[in-house]
Amino acid sequence: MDRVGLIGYGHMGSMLVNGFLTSGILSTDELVVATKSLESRNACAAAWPGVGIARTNAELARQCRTIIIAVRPQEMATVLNEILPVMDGDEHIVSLAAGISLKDLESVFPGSLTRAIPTITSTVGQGTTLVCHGRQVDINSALRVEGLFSSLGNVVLVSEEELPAAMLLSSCGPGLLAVIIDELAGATARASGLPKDRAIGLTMEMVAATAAYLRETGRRPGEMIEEVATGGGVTEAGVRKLRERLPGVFDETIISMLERCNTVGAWSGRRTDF
Ligand SMILES: NC(=O)C1=CN([C@@H]2O[C@H](COP(=O)(O)OP(=O)(O)OC[C@H]3O[C@@H](n4cnc5c(N)ncnc54)[C@H](OP(=O)(O)O)[C@@H]3O)[C@@H](O)[C@H]2O)C=CC1
Ligand SMILES: O=C(O)[C@@H]1CCC=N1
Repeated sequence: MDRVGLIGYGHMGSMLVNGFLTSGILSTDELVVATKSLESRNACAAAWPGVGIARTNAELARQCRTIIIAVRPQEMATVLNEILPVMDGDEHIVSLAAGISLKDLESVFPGSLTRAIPTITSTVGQGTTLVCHGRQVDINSALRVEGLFSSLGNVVLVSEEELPAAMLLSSCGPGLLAVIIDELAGATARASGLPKDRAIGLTMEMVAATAAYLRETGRRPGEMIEEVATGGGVTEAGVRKLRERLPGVFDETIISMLERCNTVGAWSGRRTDF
């Protein structure tokens, strides 16, 4: 049986298990999970009776043809060290790791490799998984992986050059937007006495409604701002302040994230491990 193996049962790993099984794209006997701690293995086994739980990454690799690696970039070398010796070479490895290039991965595994960058919002069936296939991936394997991630939400194919910028928006973006929601609600609460929880509730509804409005009407953000900011009114005062300050803040934010993207997967020093 062509079982799917998932290494790592953290935020992404547990979301993928949940998505693959609740969507029905996989049944429990088609999925094997390996993760470092006994605690996480037990949590997976308790949540999903029937899913294969491998005691080691090598044990998983012996059973699966598609192997999704959902560990932090810093752990990738360790995991590959464990699974490569027991693999045939015709497996398809799917790496979720931010900042580890196909070239780096191909230097240790010359077979089928795909990078997939999901998003935590797929927990609620919304958001985009970015997918970038390596040169060795045949059409059936590509469709198989795209089908798996489609069960969680949108799949968008990207080139590896586009991947960091696309990831900043689609996968890191929810974290950034959560900061903005928190800060906007916090400032409103501080200035007005409105309880923070109520401010967060109102802000969340507003953000979801704003995205829906832009999506459904096809308006550009600039057009929407004009509609909301009545000339000489209240919004205009706030928009003016943000337009002064935000470009600098966002430029710094994006530059620091792109820089981190270049270093987070820096495992070349450990390449001799393979
Ligand atoms: N979080 C996000 O929104 C996104 C993350 N990613 C990428 O996904 C990957 C996982 O991120 P995330 O889920 O947030 O990270 P977490 O820290 O939540 O999860 C990492 C998991 O890896 C497991 N693990 C660590 N070392 C090993 C090992 N040697 N063998 C097996 N399992 C191991 C941990 O095990 P245990 O629990 O057993 O200790 C843990 O379950 C990262 O590479 C990240 O770049 C990509 C897109 C979005
Ligand atoms: O912050 C991170 O490194 C990961 C990658 C994309 C979202 N979270």
